Amino acid sequence: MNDSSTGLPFLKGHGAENDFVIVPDPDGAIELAPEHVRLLCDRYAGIGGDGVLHAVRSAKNPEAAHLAADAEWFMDYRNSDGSVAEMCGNGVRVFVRHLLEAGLAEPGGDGTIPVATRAGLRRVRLEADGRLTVFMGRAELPDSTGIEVAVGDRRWPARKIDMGNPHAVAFVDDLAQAGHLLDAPSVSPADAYPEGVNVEFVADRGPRHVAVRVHERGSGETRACGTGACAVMVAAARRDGLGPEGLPATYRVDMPGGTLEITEHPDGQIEMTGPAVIVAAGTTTLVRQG
Ligand SMILES: N[C@@H](CCC[C@H](N)C(=O)O)C(=O)O
Repeated sequence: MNDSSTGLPFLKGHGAENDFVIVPDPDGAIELAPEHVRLLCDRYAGIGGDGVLHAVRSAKNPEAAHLAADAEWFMDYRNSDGSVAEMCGNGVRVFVRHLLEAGLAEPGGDGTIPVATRAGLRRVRLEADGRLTVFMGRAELPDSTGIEVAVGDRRWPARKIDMGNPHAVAFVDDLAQAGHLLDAPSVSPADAYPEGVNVEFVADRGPRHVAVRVHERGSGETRACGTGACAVMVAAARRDGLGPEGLPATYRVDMPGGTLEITEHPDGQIEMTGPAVIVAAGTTTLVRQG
């Protein structure tokens, strides 16, 4: 943090109560260090959030410059512990809500707004009911043989799914079995996820309808996870014998903070639809800029 006296403009928003501090920085002038992110996300001493959406023009950020011709804006996503993640599904909806409300973007000829992420380009469409749909790309399903997640002395087999970021999906009889999730569930074998993992616990609620709790890498238990909901949908669809036969299929994924609708198409492309709102805007002195 430098020492000059200008505060940092920010906004606060959430998607299904997965909440974020948004830091607009069109010219990439703000050096957002991990300790800044931790301060901004601190629920007692800061603004509070599961992560930070640093909004930078793609051309101004070396990680996204290669996508600048396709997407004006880069979502530089950080987890609340200060770590960097490749992608955030709820975050990208909130990010686009911010761009729309700030007049920084409008839908192109195909009706979508492109966003650069570390996992590549994602397109987002505003629906007539106000929700946002994200074209999430395809899931990767590497070999999951022998992978297990454990909480206390309970263990479940887990399906490894990559949505640009890593997930372990475990089907449980009752979501309460996952306990308090104050600590990260343990995942074995130890080398299954060298970059860490987001863990989803899934219980059936009805045909193509599941309920989920998630422990996120870098943020702890959150009220919802968009990439996690997509990973869960794909795991549930495969378990239910769908894919590629039987697709498209839509699953309703309930999380403590809200519901997402996830559709997988026969070509494997996944669409996620859900809410996104901006709830506050201001200036913080937690991070000063010159
Ligand atoms: N909440 C997000 C995922 C954020 C990143 C994740 N914690 C990771 O480290 O991969 C979502 O909605 O997808």
